Amino acid sequence: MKVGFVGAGRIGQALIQGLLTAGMNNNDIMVLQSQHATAQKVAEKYQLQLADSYSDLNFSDVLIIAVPAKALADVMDHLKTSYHGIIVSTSGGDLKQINAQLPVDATFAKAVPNTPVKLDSGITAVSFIETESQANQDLVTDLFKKLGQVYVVPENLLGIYGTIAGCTPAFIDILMEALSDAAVMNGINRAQSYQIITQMLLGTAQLAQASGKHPGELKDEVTTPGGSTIRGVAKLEETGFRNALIQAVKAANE
Ligand SMILES: NC(=O)C1=CN([C@@H]2O[C@H](COP(=O)(O)OP(=O)(O)OC[C@H]3O[C@@H](n4cnc5c(N)ncnc54)[C@H](O)[C@@H]3O)[C@@H](O)[C@H]2O)C=CC1
Ligand SMILES: O=C(O)[C@@H]1CCC=N1
Repeated sequence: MKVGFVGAGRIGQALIQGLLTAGMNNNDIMVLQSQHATAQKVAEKYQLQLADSYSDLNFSDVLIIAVPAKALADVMDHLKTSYHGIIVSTSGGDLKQINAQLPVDATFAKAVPNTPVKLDSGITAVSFIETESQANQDLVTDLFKKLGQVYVVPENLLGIYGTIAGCTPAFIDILMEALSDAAVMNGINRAQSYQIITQMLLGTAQLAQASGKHPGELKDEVTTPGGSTIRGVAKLEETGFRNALIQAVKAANE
């Protein structure tokens, strides 16, 4: 399997790192990146080949577009005359409309990966056009499965899947920062606070996954009657923690 990238910024590099971690050969990845300085850095850092032109990208079985959404139309304009294979966009686009513009030997799918794909612990939501062949779907899902879990979803749900898996890492990063500030305010040193908080998050997620219990039940196991946790839980309710998360997801998904 050979993979091409158009755009190697935040998510492009996360995907590249994940593929290399999963054992993919550097020689099987090619990058076309508009900023020359970034292109050189990426090529050096990951020992990858740079494409000189769009036609070089026919090297790849799957071509991943990871450019800002506003650059997608321009990229597709080039690809629709030069690329003959599977295109997967992390940059949005309308499945039906774009597929209708492509030659018969090219196809367009969409994916929303999250940054933990770097460690092959990611989640990627993928949408295909209704008529996509099973062979193409398998090729794409097998590629993203190297990087973690894959959910094939209808296009109208890709946004919310992408938000819940792809935007929320930033929300959790803020949660970690806030907990660390609270720890430091009460005398724990910064570095150690992050060690404790990240391990607490890992352990809590593992417990939820391994036990299969409802989060409410797991919360109840922490809250000793008359104890300290329930005082904190009550304060979270008073200050609108749940609603803040619901509103944040709603805003990100708009
Ligand atoms: N960062 C994330 O966690 C995720 C981002 N996405 C989506 O992926 C896309 C890229 O996001 P980021 O990587 O965060 O943005 P970014 O700004 O970090 O990276 C975009 C890269 O594309 C390059 N680029 C721009 N126009 C180009 C062109 N015409 N040809 C070749 N390269 C070009 C830029 O130089 C830059 O290196 C966006 O549409 C974003 O919504 C999707 C899932 C997760
Ligand atoms: O912030 C963004 O627009 C992208 C989409 C999912 C994660 N990052």
